[in-house]
Amino acid sequence: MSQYIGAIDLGTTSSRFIVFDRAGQIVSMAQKEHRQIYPQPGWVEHDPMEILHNVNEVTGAALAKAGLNAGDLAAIGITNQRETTVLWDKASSKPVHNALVWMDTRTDALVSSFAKFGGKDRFRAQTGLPLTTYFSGLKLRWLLDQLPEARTRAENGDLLFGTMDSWLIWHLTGGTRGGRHITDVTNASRTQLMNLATCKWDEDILEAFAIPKACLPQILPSSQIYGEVTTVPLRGTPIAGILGDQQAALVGQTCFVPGEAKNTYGTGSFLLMNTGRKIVPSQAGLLTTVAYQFGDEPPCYALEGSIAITGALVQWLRDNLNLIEKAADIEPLAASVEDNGGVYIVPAFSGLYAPYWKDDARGVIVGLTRYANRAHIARAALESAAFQVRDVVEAMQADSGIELKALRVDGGMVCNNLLMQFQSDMLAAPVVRPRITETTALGAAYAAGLAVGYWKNTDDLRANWSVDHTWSPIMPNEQRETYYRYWKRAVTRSFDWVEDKPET
Ligand SMILES: Nc1ncnc2c1ncn2[C@@H]1O[C@H](COP(=O)(O)OP(=O)(O)O)[C@@H](O)[C@H]1O
Ligand SMILES: O=P(O)(O)OC[C@H](O)CO
Repeated sequence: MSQYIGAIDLGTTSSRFIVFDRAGQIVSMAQKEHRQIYPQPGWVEHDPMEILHNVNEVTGAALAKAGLNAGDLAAIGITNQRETTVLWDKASSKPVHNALVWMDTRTDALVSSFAKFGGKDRFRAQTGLPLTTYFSGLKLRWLLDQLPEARTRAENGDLLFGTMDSWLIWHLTGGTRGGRHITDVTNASRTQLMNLATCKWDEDILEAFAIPKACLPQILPSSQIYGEVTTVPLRGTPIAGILGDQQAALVGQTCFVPGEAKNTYGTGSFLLMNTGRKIVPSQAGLLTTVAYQFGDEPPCYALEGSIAITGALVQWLRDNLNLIEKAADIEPLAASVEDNGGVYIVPAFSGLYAPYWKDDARGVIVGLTRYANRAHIARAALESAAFQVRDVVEAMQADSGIELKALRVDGGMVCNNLLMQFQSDMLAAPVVRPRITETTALGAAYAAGLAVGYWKNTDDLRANWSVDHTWSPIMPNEQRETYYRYWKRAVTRSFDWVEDKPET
C-alpha cells in the first residue's frame, strides 16, 4: 500500500496541501493565501478560480518538496470552509459569480422576510439552524434572484450549486467530462436545506426558499471512495474523505466519544461537542449539526458554538489599522501592558453569531480613555476571542448538561501563549494543545484513510493524539468574573446597530 495520505484544506484565508504519515505526522506541506474581496460593507467574496489555481500550485509544491508523486498517496481527503456558496455553469465549469463567503451579510433582508412568519427558529427543528445570514441556502437564493436567467438555468440543471468541496471535486474528477457533483453530510448540514434526521434535502424547505433541487449536489457520507482525481499532479489518486473544516478538526482531535469537544481558532472560532447518534436541540443559542458519517454507519451529531470573528480581528488590526506588521506581533504588543486598561472590543463585523445570533450588531470598541494605547487595543483584541469562547462554552454546558473538564484547541491562533493562558483563566479550566495543530487537514486525511483501510478504525487514530502543552487557570475567581461582567456589558453595546433593511 502507498505510504501516505494527502489532505486539501480550503480555508477562509488560504489553501493548503498536507501529506501525512501513518502516525499522523506532517511529511510535507504547502500553503497559499487567496484574496478577500469586499465589494461593500458586510459583503465578502472569494474568486473560485483563484482557489482552484492555488490548490493546484500547493499540491504540486508539497509533493515536490518531499520528492513524492501521486502514486505515494493511498488517498486524499478534502476539507473546506463551510457555507461559502458557489454557483457555476455546468457546460463551461466556470463560476457565474464570485463565491459568497460564509460571513457575508448580504442576505439580511431575505433573513428578515423569512423570519417574519414563524420567527428565527422557523426551520430549527428540521435543520438545527436559526435563520441568519450565515448559511448557504439563502446565499444561493440571493444568487438565483439577482443573476439574469439563473433560476431557469438552475431548474434545468444547467447551473450547479456547491460549497467549496463540491466545486473542487467537480473539477478534480473531470468537470464537464464526467465530473462528480457531490457533497458530504457535514457540508450539506450547513446549507439549511438538509434535514438533520434523514440527511436528505428537505422538500418543504426547498419549496419555502424556492430552491430548485436540480442544481443541488448528491449528499454522501464523509468517508468513502467517491472517485479518482483525473488532473495532474494527483491523477489516479482516490478521493476518499470530505468534511467541513470544523467537523474535520473534531475528527483530527479524535473527539469520537459523546461529550468530547474541541475549539478551533482561525478566522473565526468554532467549538464542537460530539453528541453521538443523538440530535440534541439547542435551547441556548448553539447549532445542531452533523459531526461525521463514516461509510455505512449512521451519522454522529454535534452541538456547535460558531463565532464569526477571532483571528480575523488580528488580521484587521494588521491590514486595516496597521497596528502590527504580522499576526505574530500581536502577542509581544499585548504583553507589553499588564491588562486591557479597561478596553473591550466586540468584533461584530458580520453581526454576532452564537449564542446571540444578532445580524444587526456591528463592531464596537468601548471603555476608551486617554490612558488607553495601542497595546491595550491589541490585548483587548486577543481577549475578545477568549470571552466569545466562554460565551459558547456556557451555552454548551447549559444545552448538554456536561461540564467542560478541559478544552482541546487547534488552529492558527493557538501558538499565542498569552491568548491560551487568558482562555484557560476565562474558562477556569485547562486548555490543551495537541502536538499536531493542523487538525483540520488531519481530520480529512483520517476520513480518507479509514475509507481505504490505511487506518483500521478510530482506535488507530486515537493512538496518534498526544499533548503538546496544557495551560491551567491562574487568575483569581473575582478578577475573572469582573472581566467577564464587563465583556457582557460591552456585547450589549454592539446590538441593534444596523437599521432595518427593506423587505424583499
Ligand atoms: N500569533 C498569532 N496570534 C494571534 N492570531 C494569529 C497568530 N498567528 C495567526 N493568527 C490568526 O490566525 C488566523 C489564521 O488561522 P487559520 O487556522 O489558518 O485560519 P483559517 O483556517 O480560517 O484560514 C488568522 O486570522 C490570523 O490572524
Ligand atoms: O476556514 P475557517 O477555518 O475559517 O472555518 C470557517 C468555517 O467553516 C465557517 O463555518
